[in-house]
Amino acid sequence: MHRSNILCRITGVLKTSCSHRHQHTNTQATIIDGKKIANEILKNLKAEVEDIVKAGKRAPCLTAILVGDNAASATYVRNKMVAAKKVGISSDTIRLPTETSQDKLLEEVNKLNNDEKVDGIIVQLPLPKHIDEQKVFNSVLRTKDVDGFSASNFGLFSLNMCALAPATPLAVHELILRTGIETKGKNAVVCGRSKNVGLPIAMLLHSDTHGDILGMDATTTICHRFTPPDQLTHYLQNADIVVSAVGIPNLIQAHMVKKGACIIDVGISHVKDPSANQFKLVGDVDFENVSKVASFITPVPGGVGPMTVVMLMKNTIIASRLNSS
Ligand SMILES: Nc1nc(=O)c2c([nH]1)NC[C@@H]1CN(c3ccc(C(=O)N[C@@H](CCC(=O)O)C(=O)O)cc3)C=[N+]21
Repeated sequence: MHRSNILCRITGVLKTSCSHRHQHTNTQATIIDGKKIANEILKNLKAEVEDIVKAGKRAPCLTAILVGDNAASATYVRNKMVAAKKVGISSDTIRLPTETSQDKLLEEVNKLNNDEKVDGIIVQLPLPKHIDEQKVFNSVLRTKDVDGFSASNFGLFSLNMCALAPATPLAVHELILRTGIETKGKNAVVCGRSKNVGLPIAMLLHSDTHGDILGMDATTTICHRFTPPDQLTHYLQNADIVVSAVGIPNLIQAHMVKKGACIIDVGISHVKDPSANQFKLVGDVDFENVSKVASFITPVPGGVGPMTVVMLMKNTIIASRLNSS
């Protein structure tokens, strides 16, 4: 039996057999159901929170700061609060106007840092232009930084010493792991080099595993806006694993993808849906055509997004332990 089949059975995530990835005929990729996996993990996290409460401690608490009135940000924060409620994490959203000064925002963060009832703090991105995002992230107490965006957490993460790693990279890692995709010695390409998503994903993919430290042992290439199109195609055609976190719809097309590759789509763009007069969410991947070449693919929506939310809940529970010990 192929190793992937064994892993599929162990993880119990995939209902269908994975063996078709080894055939050389045109078949439809297995869709990685992020929403379903997310809901499974949410159940486990709910049990963890129940144990914390049974032990006589208060439930973990997550507080989000939302600056301005970006509609997408409001949706994402709402999704996070809904997930928190599902697992029994108490939550709060602080809404501040667009014109909030950086000092005022730093002051709000500091209040939460000093609030014993708050375990996790997220300052939702994007922030208004007059605010230095990294400066705000660095002001979040390391043990409450459930986004893992502070310089201290990023440094620890880069050294494989992190307690609180960023949620989206953790989501990508978890999806790959639970789907049973082999990464050791494989070629991975990350498109996008943002400090919050692309770079930390590449960090997980390339690094070594020891003990319970994350790491995927893949030969990892980072492509970005200065990668010439022919080079992007060249690297992608050799990639067993592709993670795209750019925000350009249809960036990844079928002819660029190696047969049997695993495609993780982290892109989120809101495009006008011509059939209905509204916006819809799309990723970076030409899903319909790429899924005829790939062996595994994540959809948008319903892929990495819901998993990111779940990993944030996991981080909040970890933070509550860090803060109470
Ligand atoms: N400090 C901070 N931390 C973040 O983690 C953070 C951030 N800022 N700014 C924006 C990005 C984006 N992000 C998403 C979270 C959930 C979905 C999500 O739930 N997506 C659903 C659907 C979303 C919808 O209903 O439109 C899905 O893909 O199925 C997407 C994107 C977190 N981010």
